[in-house]
Amino acid sequence: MSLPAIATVIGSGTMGPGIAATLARAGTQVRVYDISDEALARAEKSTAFAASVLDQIGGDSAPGGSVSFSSDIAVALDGTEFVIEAVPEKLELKKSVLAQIEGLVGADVIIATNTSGIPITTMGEALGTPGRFIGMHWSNPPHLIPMIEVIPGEATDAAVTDRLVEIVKAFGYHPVIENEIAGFVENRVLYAILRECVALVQEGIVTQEALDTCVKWGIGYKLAVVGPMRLLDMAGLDIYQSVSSYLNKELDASTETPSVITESIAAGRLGFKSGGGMYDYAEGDVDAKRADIVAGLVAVRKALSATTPV
Ligand SMILES: NC(=O)C1=CN([C@@H]2O[C@H](COP(=O)(O)OP(=O)(O)OC[C@H]3O[C@@H](n4cnc5c(N)ncnc54)[C@H](O)[C@@H]3O)[C@@H](O)[C@H]2O)C=CC1
Ligand SMILES: Cc1ncc(C(=O)O)c(C(=O)O)c1O
Repeated sequence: MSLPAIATVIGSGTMGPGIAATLARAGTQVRVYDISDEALARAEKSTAFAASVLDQIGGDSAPGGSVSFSSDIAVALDGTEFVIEAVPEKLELKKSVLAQIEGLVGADVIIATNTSGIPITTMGEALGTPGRFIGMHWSNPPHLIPMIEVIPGEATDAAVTDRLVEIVKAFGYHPVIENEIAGFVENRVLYAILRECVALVQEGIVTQEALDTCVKWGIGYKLAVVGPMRLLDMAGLDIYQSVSSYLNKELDASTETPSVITESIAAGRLGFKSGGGMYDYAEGDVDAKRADIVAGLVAVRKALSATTPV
């Protein structure tokens, strides 16, 4: 199982730095490109931080890995073997960036996208050679969540899917191969949970603190150890039938973003990035909460590594 010697990450916002640090630790020379010099400067710091978190997890660090940063896309793509696009989730922007990448790389270079759920076949229409194009959906924070959804589009060559699975395994992550569907699998499940959670808080059934306690210690902790399909076996399929027969029709089925979210956004409250969102954060609280989350994810990942994968 071999990794590409040289890989390029296009877009260095929330996701790019952790992706770069993960590949570099496995021995790849990673080039990071962004249209914004400011983003590149921030990315240098967050890549170094991600690398320090990977040190805390431990495990092998292969020789030869490195991360370099460039504001020249031709430099970042020169000689690359594998490209991961991680620019904002806007179809037309992604299409134009993909076309730009295709014009600068060799014919055998795989181009992957970290889209959260835009259909791969639709994005691939931007390319003259869509056979080389594939979905590679990392989960945030990408240097800590060791699972990647691999989503071939209708035009993706089977050999490209096979190669991506090999690459993901080579840096020690779990590849999950899926058929194409909007949102892919992870975000369909996550957004089903989030829709119900937000509705329960918005309707005043539960406070957000109590909801977070319930999901973290009740569902989250359990599902980290037992996947949902295994949980059905653990609970009993007859129980699922009994409960789902009266509960499923009661669950939130709204198709619009709930007003508690849209009103917060209108008030400039976006979450950690704006210093307030669902919760309020005083000076220093965001950094403390981020550190707490990283420490928790590192500890849980170490513990889960000792359990069976499924
Ligand atoms: N934030 C998250 O939790 C996750 C995001 N994703 C997906 O990953 C992709 C990137 O997301 P984020 O890192 O959150 O976005 P972001 O907005 O934090 O970063 C995107 C970066 O792309 C740069 N950029 C914009 N136009 C560009 C261009 N033409 N060429 C090169 N760089 C350009 C921006 O300057 C910015 O630094 C999106 O498709 C998103 O849906 C996937 C998994 C999780
Ligand atoms: C709330 C939310 N939305 C999208 C994503 C994604 O995968 O794109 C994530 C994530 O954690 O990765 C997320 O938390």
